[in-house]
Amino acid sequence: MKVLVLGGAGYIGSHICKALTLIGHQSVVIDNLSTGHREAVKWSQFVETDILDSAKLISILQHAGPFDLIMHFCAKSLVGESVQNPALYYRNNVSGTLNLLDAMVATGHDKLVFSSTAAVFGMPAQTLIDEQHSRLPINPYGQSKKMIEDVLGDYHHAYGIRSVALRYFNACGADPEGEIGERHDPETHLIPNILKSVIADKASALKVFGDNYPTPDGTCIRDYIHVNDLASAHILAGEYLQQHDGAFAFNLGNGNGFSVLEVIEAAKQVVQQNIAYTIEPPRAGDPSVLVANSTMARETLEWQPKFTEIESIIATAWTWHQNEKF
Ligand SMILES: NC(=O)c1ccc[n+]([C@@H]2O[C@H](COP(=O)([O-])OP(=O)(O)OC[C@H]3O[C@@H](n4cnc5c(N)ncnc54)[C@H](O)[C@@H]3O)[C@@H](O)[C@H]2O)c1
Ligand SMILES: O=c1ccn([C@@H]2O[C@H](COP(=O)(O)OP(=O)(O)O[C@H]3O[C@H](CO)[C@H](O)[C@H](O)[C@H]3O)[C@@H](O)[C@H]2O)c(=O)[nH]1
Repeated sequence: MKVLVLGGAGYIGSHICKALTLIGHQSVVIDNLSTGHREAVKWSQFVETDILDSAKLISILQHAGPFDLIMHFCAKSLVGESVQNPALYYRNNVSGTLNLLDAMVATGHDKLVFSSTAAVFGMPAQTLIDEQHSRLPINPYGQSKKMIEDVLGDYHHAYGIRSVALRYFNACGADPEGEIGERHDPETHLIPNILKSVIADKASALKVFGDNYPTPDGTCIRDYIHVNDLASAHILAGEYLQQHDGAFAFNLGNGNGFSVLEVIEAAKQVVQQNIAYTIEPPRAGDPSVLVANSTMARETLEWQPKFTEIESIIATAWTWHQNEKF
């Protein structure tokens, strides 16, 4: 396949590009490098542009294509920032994606895999979240993704765009070979923050946000899914779209929840040293428990995550953070 990867200089997109190459697919990356890194585009042709530039997007689809599949990772994705500056989130995540969809319609492209998020669900009403769970986002980031999920249904109905929205729970880990990994600035995610707290020249104090949640140890529980398992789900979703016509959505997680303190404990085993932290007030808008029921992705896409142990996930991130290449 020839695949267009929007946001392929970012954390998750760059891992998908490597996975595509390993199975013989060709990829072209579009990215504005706002949060991504040029050095992370190692396996693809690269075009630096912003998806808000409609004319350029259409031109790329026309001249670098045709593409068998489009994967769309571009987004602003900091929950707190989305509350402070919703205009940025609606413009980038909603208008940007509408530009892409309209460019697809204009150039005859009809298959899209879209990065959605567990944030579309808002406060969970049950412990294991399946696709039937109500979507009631509690911040503009989650709302921007829900809006696009809805648009995808309408664009399928009206223009025949086939799509799969993949709702990741907590993406984490890194390329086991250490060639690429997670590098966000600021970094808000738990696992990189834990690991950075014990790397001498990056040492930043680790904060645990809240220890009074209604969970066994009082800290939030999340479902950590390895970025390479997300990559395999994208490839399966792309293959599914070659055979199936519709606008689909799947939840992607391991199905196991780990509390913040359990993740720190597992990280101690990986790094073989003590990890100090302070307890801080809860972060606004953090649900106490978020765990995926991914039965539908397992059954429909025949997706099988390989990184099921939290220690092995953290170990891949540790390999990366000790020797970051960019
Ligand atoms: N990291 C997670 O835990 C997580 C969880 C759920 C969903 N997601 C979603 O997955 C996707 C990828 O997340 P990530 O963690 O890799 O983020 P990231 O910031 O590392 O990657 C996003 C990439 O998109 C690019 N980009 C953003 N806006 C753009 C624009 N207007 N034009 C061109 N390029 C643009 C950035 O430069 C970056 O390279 C996002 O859509 C995010 O919302 C991430
Ligand atoms: O330094 C830190 C970082 C995080 N946490 C805690 O660790 C847990 C996980 O936090 P992350 O920031 O790693 O992940 P989130 O669950 O907040 O966010 C993830 O899920 C969201 C959906 O709810 C969005 O999709 C988002 O992009 C994705 O990273 C939370 O309880 C958070 O409060 C800490 O205690 N200290």
